[in-house]
Amino acid sequence: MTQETVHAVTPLVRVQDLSVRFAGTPPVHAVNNVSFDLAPGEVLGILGESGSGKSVTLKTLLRLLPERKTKITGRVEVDGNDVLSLQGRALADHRGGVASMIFQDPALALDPVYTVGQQIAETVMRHEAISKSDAMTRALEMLELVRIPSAKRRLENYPHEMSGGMRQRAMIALALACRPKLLLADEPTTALDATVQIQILLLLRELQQEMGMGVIFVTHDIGVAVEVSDRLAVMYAGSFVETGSVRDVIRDARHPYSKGLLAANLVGAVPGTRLDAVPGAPPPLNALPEGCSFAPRCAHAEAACHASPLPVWTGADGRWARCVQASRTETLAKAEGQR
Ligand SMILES: Nc1ncnc2c1ncn2[C@@H]1O[C@H](COP(=O)(O)OP(=O)(O)OP(=O)(O)O)[C@@H](O)[C@H]1O
Repeated sequence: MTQETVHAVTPLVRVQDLSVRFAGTPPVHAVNNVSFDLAPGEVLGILGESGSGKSVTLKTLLRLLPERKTKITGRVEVDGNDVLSLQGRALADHRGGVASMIFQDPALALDPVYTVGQQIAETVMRHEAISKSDAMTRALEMLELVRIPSAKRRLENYPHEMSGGMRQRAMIALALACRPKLLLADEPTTALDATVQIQILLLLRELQQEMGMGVIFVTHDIGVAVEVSDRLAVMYAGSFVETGSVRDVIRDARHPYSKGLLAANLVGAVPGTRLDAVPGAPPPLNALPEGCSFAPRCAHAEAACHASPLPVWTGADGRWARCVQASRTETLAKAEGQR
């Protein structure tokens, strides 16, 4: 059984056995054999500590990584397109048309030398056969959609003339202007204060439902992950170690890493809850151990954890965890049940 989620509908995103290496001596193994599906209209939260490979996974879906120093293997399909082989016009249509991305720092998306209105209109004109004035009308509609007050006046603003929360809304307006099927969200609320953070999360959830978009939301904040996601994937040292519905993972985590995170951090699960309570540190990504990367930090580690391939425990609704202990507990439970 692979890690793929069981979906009745054709997935919007299908990632199979994705690995990303950055050149170096030795190379950095940033993403390792990651597989997952995302259904249309579904929100997948990828939860992991800093440096676990979350952003690299997202960037691969838009082909934003520097090509010369990066080796990508596996398969990434978005809306039926083989993303890793897209070129020219097809790649340009993919970026911003089919899929778009929002970031922690709006400066990565908003250009300081153009007004917000010009930037949104330009993006729409790049992807659609539309006149300049209709593109400006769309820009206005988008600013209204993300609830920027006095939207007409704000069209003329440069990003630096807006507050942090408003810039974040403008970036979301820009990302959604071409009604993408997939939104990739890279910690978009981390830098905001708590009240603004909640407002932006609620806005994103509402827009996602209204537009029926699939969303992949990466965060190291458990409260945010729980707030926005339908399904969770827990990422550690470049690998997915466990996935399932938010409810299942929260109530019944199977991987010791997820268990540790949740036991230590979940109380209340409000945005702002960070992943800092599991003792120890992840291994360097250019010197990953054989077998389970979490084993050196795991209280239950045994000889079998230091060998590959690791067993995968699978449950209902596409639940799985890659862990010797999780798979053994299940076998023991079944044996107990049969006695
Ligand atoms: N362009 C790059 N060249 C070389 N190494 C990179 C590059 N981009 C990322 N990395 C490395 O890949 C690893 C994973 O980084 P990534 O940004 O995906 O982590 P993350 O989980 O998103 O963390 P954070 O929450 O801090 O953003 C890190 O070791 C990082 O240094």
